[in-house]
Amino acid sequence: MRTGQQYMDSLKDNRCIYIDGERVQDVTKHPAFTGIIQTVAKLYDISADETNKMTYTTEDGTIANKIYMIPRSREDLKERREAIRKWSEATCGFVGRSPDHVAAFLASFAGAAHVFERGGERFKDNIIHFYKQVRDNDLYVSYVIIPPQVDRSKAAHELDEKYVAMAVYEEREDGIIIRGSQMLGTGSAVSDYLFCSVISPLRPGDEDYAISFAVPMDAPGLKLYARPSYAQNKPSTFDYPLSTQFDESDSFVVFDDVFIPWEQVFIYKNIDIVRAQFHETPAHALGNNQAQIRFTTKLKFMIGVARKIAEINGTDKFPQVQEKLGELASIASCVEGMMLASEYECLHDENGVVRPNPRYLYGIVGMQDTIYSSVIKVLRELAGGGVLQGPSSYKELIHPDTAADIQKYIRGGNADSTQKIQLFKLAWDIIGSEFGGRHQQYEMFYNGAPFVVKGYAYRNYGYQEAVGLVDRFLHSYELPQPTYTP
Ligand SMILES: Cc1cc2nc3c(=O)[nH]c(=O)nc-3n(C[C@H](O)[C@H](O)[C@H](O)COP(=O)(O)OP(=O)(O)OC[C@H]3O[C@@H](n4cnc5c(N)ncnc54)[C@H](O)[C@@H]3O)c2cc1C
Repeated sequence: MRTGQQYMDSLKDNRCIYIDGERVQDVTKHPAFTGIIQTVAKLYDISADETNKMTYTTEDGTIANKIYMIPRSREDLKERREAIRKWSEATCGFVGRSPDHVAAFLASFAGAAHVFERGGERFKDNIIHFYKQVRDNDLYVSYVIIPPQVDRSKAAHELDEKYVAMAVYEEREDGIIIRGSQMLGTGSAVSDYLFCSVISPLRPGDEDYAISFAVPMDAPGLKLYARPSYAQNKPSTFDYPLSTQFDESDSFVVFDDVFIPWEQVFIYKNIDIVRAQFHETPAHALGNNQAQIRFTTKLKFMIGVARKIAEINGTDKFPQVQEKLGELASIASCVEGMMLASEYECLHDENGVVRPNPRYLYGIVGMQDTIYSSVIKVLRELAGGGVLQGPSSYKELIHPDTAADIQKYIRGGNADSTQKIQLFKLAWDIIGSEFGGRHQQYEMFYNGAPFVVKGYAYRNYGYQEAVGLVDRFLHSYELPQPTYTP
């Protein structure tokens, strides 16, 4: 199993990342990325530690990380959940695109490789080979599957320039040349490979954009434009505990004539298969299942913060506050319950792969934007101005001129100033820092815009059962017959 050190060593390559107007020379040493790299390294150390039971025997008899498991029974789903939960607890649920996210997509592709075969047998071989390569080397794959936000009313080929969105520029005997751009590579700056495709609906005429392939992060011509770092220039982890450790970064990706050998191409100019890879395989369901296991941990963590805030301020004795805490408890248990229900009521497909039940899975997906905002609102309400009365940094807590004031005045009924400031700085990193704001945007959009995710809930609920109930009831009584003689 890969260790954290092996992961960090693998990042010392020629990857091209721009941030703050400069090219990053060594991503493992740049302050924008060192925090998240340390965190991902810790994840690899957790899975490499046998006592954490994060490995399984693959279909080829090798030992691999459970994040790459192709689940074939409910028990497999449970084991996979336990592994994902373990990782999510190490990040308090605040790293959305840890290596287990895209691993779920790749395992699903391999479990339904016939979908790729529709474009030719070699594409099936390519996806299986790539899956085994990343599984057996425990690699970190991130993805970009959304065209750049330019004019959403137009199809990719209708934009004023052909190569704004990622497209095939040239076909060669040994591979293809990709030109254009794609959004939004969360974690890409610190991953090993980038999976590239399109999940947004493509229209006839978009064939050059209908592709699916993988590219190593140091491929010549692959450029990452990272957004500002929330980890950099912070006084300490004590002041910004989440920003400094879990800022996984998001990058806009430019393909400046990137060569992709045929072996790493999975779909070539085929609109139907590009759509099918996500929805005819279990990929979308298992990817979202990973996301909900992580989300469950995140909500638990946030509710823990809320409860501790109420305790430290002595407000937990008020019935109105207990009601708010109860509201959070209801929300968190609904999400956890639906995640478990989707596992318990899992469906077996014709390839012998199981997927979480879409009714419960997409039930939460469709609500996620509102769920997260409601939890943030309650946290804000409970924290009050406490998140802003703390000192500018830990330095006032330890400086001889200021420590006495801080210790005397900024504290809880039963907690000293260090405990109070530590907790409230953590709360601010969830609700108010740039990192916190990005997380609201993340939970709202990571799976598509709110109207898109509600569409998943609409399509996957299975209305026939609900409508059947109503029809049966409507048939149980009739229009009264006239009781008079005309
Ligand atoms: C923090 C963060 C991390 C992300 N990480 C990744 C990642 O790792 N990989 C990846 O591939 N993507 C990632 N994404 C991108 C994400 O998948 C997209 O944000 C999402 O698909 C929505 O696309 P968009 O942002 O361009 O919004 P748009 O599609 O432009 O939608 C914005 C709004 O415009 C309106 N709108 C747009 N189109 C329509 C329409 N057809 N009909 C009606 N209204 C419409 C809606 O009000 C919608 O909410 C990430 C996004 C965020 C915010």
